[in-house]
Amino acid sequence: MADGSLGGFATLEELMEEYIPPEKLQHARRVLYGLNMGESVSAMMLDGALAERAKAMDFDLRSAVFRAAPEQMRPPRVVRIGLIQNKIVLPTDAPFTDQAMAIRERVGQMLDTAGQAGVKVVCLQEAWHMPFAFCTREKQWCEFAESAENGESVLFCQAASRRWGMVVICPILERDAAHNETVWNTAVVIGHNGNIIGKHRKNHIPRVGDFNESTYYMEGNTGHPVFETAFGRIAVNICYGRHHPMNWQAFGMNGAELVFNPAATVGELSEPLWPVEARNAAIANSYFVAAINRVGTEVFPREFTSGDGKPAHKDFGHFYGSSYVAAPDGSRSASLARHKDGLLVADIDLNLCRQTKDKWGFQMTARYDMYAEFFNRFVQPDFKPQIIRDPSL
Ligand SMILES: NC(=O)NCCC(=O)O
Repeated sequence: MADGSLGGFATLEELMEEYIPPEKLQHARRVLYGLNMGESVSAMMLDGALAERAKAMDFDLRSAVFRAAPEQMRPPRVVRIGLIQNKIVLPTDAPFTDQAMAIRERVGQMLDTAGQAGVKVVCLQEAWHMPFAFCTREKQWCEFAESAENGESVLFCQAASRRWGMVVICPILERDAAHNETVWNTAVVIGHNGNIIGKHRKNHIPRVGDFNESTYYMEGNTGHPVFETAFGRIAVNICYGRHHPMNWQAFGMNGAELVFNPAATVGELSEPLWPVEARNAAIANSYFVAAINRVGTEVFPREFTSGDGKPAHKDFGHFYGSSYVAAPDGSRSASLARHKDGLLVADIDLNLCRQTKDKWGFQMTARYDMYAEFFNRFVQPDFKPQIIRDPSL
């Protein structure tokens, strides 16, 4: 639909609730969304004032609770996390500083709501502070790039972090002054005291559809860092990195318990992949994944083509939001809306990571040495694929 909803529904779950009778819905939910500790993932009781605030400010507010089994030797490690998805606010031909200020003001409303809800770790969407202009291949959008140490967006998130004692993950278009003004796609991890713990630069840069990001920046050079915060070990796998299982795996091998996937992707390209990839990563790596997608349709001043023989156009398609949390046991939360700004608040018990490792043994049975040897051979120029041909052919 023109408003970006799913035929008038904000989420797939709401569409299913409308048309599947409750006694049948529980079966559909179990198969499609999994069970956590034997039950469907449910919403939490949030203070009514927060719901009022979300309504007044016109953003979607949803919640989820993931539990783990009680243990005798470790206390529960419940962390409240927040996922924020946002539209741009002003048209893309407005002065750049006005566009950036308006987005900060809007995201600030949701960051403060997250703080009021007791969120301890919050993450914003990929390049949240600007329009996702990489479809255009025009270079003026590089003006939005900022320092990862003291750019406006980082300073803004540091202030929110200090206000609420919250870890904030701030994904930006980075301008690296120390290295010839190079541009990167970067997530800055801000500790709960407002200190910068470190940064991660996007490892895999898309060359698909209108995502002409390789025109703007190169593959990141920061590896797979895991940030040890006051609230658990966190990593960031930026957008297109979610299509690369080894990218997810390396964060897990470095000890991540919670991986954020700040993204910007559109319905026509990837919507059927979205519910699968983050969830599969959570299962395969026995950690939580919080997948956050941009929302809205962004129209640019000049037409561009997509190199597919179709007519030139001014928009990218619809960024479908639908942010959600996936747990190591294969269960997942409901989504945020497909067409509205939103804040998803989730309680996750990090003890579930080790409990799932003990149950399934995916890491223990991984055969890293066998694959290390295979990849070593594969990267050699004289590699020969191991194909055994039917001798009768
Ligand atoms: N931002 C970004 O990497 N988008 C690529 C498209 C996709 O991965 O769905």
